[in-house]
Amino acid sequence: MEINGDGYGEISAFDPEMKMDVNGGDELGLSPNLFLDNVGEVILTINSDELSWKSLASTDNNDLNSSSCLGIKLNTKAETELKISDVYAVEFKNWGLIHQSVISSAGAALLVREHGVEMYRFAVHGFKRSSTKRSLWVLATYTFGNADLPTCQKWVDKINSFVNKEVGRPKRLLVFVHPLSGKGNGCMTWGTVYPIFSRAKVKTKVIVTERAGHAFDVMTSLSNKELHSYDGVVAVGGDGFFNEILNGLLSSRHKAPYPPSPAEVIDSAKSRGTTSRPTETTPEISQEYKEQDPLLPSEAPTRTGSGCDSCTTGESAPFPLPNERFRFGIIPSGSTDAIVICTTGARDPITSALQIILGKSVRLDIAQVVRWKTTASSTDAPSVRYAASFAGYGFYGDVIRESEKYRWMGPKRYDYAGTKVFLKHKSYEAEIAYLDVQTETADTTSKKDLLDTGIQQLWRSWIPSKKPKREICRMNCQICNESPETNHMPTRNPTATQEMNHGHSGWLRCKGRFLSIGGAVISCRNERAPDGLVANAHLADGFLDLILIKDCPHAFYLWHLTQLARKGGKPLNFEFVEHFKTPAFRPYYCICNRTRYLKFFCFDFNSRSDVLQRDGFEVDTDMEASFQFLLPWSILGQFRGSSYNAIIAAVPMLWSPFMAVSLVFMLLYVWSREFPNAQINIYGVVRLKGFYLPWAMLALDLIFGAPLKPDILGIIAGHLYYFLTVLYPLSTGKNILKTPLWVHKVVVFWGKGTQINSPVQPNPSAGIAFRGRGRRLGGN
Ligand SMILES: Nc1ncnc2c1ncn2[C@@H]1O[C@H](COP(=O)(O)OP(=O)(O)OP(=O)(O)O)[C@@H](O)[C@H]1O
Repeated sequence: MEINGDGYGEISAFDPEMKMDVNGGDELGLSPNLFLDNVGEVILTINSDELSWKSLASTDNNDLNSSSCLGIKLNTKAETELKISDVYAVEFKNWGLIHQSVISSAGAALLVREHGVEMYRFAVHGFKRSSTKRSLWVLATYTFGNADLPTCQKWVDKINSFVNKEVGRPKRLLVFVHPLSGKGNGCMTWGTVYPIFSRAKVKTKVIVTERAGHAFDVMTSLSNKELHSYDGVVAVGGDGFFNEILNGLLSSRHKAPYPPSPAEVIDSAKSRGTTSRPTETTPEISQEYKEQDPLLPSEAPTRTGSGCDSCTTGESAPFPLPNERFRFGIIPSGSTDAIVICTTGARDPITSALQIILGKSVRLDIAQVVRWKTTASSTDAPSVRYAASFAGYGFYGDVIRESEKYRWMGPKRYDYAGTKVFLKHKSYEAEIAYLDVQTETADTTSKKDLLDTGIQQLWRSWIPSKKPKREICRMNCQICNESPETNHMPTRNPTATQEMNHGHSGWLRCKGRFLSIGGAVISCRNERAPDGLVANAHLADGFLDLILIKDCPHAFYLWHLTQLARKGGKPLNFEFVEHFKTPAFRPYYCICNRTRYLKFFCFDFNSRSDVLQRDGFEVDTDMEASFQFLLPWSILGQFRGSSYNAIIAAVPMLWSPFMAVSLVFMLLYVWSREFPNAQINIYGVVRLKGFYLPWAMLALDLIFGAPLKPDILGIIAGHLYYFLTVLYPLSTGKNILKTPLWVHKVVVFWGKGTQINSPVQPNPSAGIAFRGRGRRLGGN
């Protein structure tokens, strides 16, 4: 039953803006004496901020909350107030039972008796923060009753009049449900949260997708009129799905000039005499582009693409959001749900639904990814994508692409695909340009750190106080909170602005051979990577975190990934990992007044251009989707980013139950016995023979305070394996771990493996640690 205030002129005359308490017997005719379910008789009070009540029983007994019986404290502490901003619905419930808890002291036993009295009732729906996890919101309903029907109706009207004054709450939403998302629970997730939307009287138009790209197509084909009729779009699914929807909107409506194509940048650099080609495989930073800003609109040639008319004018038109309140929301139902974790802090559909309904929002940066394709007429054509969480090439992109082949496996596909890609260990030649920012506070693993010697790194690890502080992005992070929701100006938050005021030093280039190139817009925290891909990446600080992972041996890369999976791990503190905080175009690429627009620009792939042209530099679709963990309700999130979680999940060895560290140590040990005289260089500081490598690693873990048990287990396992496969057969002539003949036959049949006399030569730039013994299968 819906009650409106039409019949109660005296109530609508009340000015809800006045912080005046409404209580008993006043001129408004609202009796404050009500019964609260499971509590008893209360005096109810309301003002524009909160609804509060006081138990008459507690008045009688001085303090019900601290009552005791026979010396035993009774835990009767209960809520006594509810903020109006936390109320999402008020319902009249008609005649029914109100339970009254009465604590009886009769006799020696503690008795809690329940009395039920029938009366007219109304329910106030809000939420409580979970006592175990503050970011988790739990539904809370308070049912009040009174024998007088008009009293209940007037209270419902009164509370509603305050609730309706709350700003920013959506009235009509377009909801996309991905039925196969995650473990195939999309529809069930929506079924769980739908009653909350319904109770809050939020109208929803629900579209259950039938195929990949369905939501994208719907978004691009929506007429402006229809889009204007919604207050926002909600994705019930994973990060990839969210990104698909975001891209559907932005690709059809966002207008901004494209950056110059790779060819134009190179031509421009040549004309300035600044072009150089990478001549070595070791990445290096050069300042050759320092004096120019290749992405400035003034230098961008006019062109069309992605249905963007204004791109031809080079104008940076504001992004036309359908209306001021328009938001993007996400209700988690995917495999990793990184965006939700980064924004709400809880991977919980109910928390997300409540935040959407209550109009909570956070702001996010969005990265634009422009992929240049060479057309048949040899001209560069742009393909534009947007990402709110992560965009990557190399390992990350490969995992996502590979995992799509095994979607039928559900979330486990990431494990399988990740392991496959990890073992392939593909690396790419690349040259990357990024806009340098001179800042002292940008990051602990900035370029400055990377140039540090290993001794300095080790020294700093012993003196934590001297270490630059990492501002880890967590729930209610101070830096993220510095972007006030009410601030509609396209300025950076104060911290970011301060950093930007240090000024850019210009465009820098980094070239070499990389296992992975990624840009993170947010930290991409998730359940398997508690600190995220970049712990100090913040939601709307105006920076993109560029992460370059140079080619390195398997074991080191695995070590890096293991650090990602560990809370407090230091995945960026490796010599082969480079991390830069870079803004891109600040004023030129504002999507709207609420977000900033970033460019992640990669160009000039050199000698492997054949490969790169075929593969392209792009954000994998699913990848784009997975990174956004936005608060269910806010922002323009990223657009197709691969969930970092997915990456972590993709390598099962990273899961602690899999004992990843032990596996690394086992491999290291076996290798050290096979190549005892190989020269090893640790952090450019210590040179030692291969035989000592596992022990040196053990010592490092001791220094860094990492647990030693997994390392020692790995060494024991490695020794056992080495003993059984090498030492024992050598002394006795018996090989009890011999590979069965049928395995040899199968391998020969498949034609896998590199033969000793193969014309294919190993990659000279690849690490030598795990080349193996190179035995010819099936040979002598
Ligand atoms: N009905 C559908 N059938 C098949 N694929 C779909 C359908 N609807 C959407 N998709 C595609 O599935 C992709 C992945 O969806 P989603 O992100 O929800 O799941 P996930 O990959 O399990 O989760 P996560 O991205 O968090 O890892 C989306 O990018 C979308 O293009």
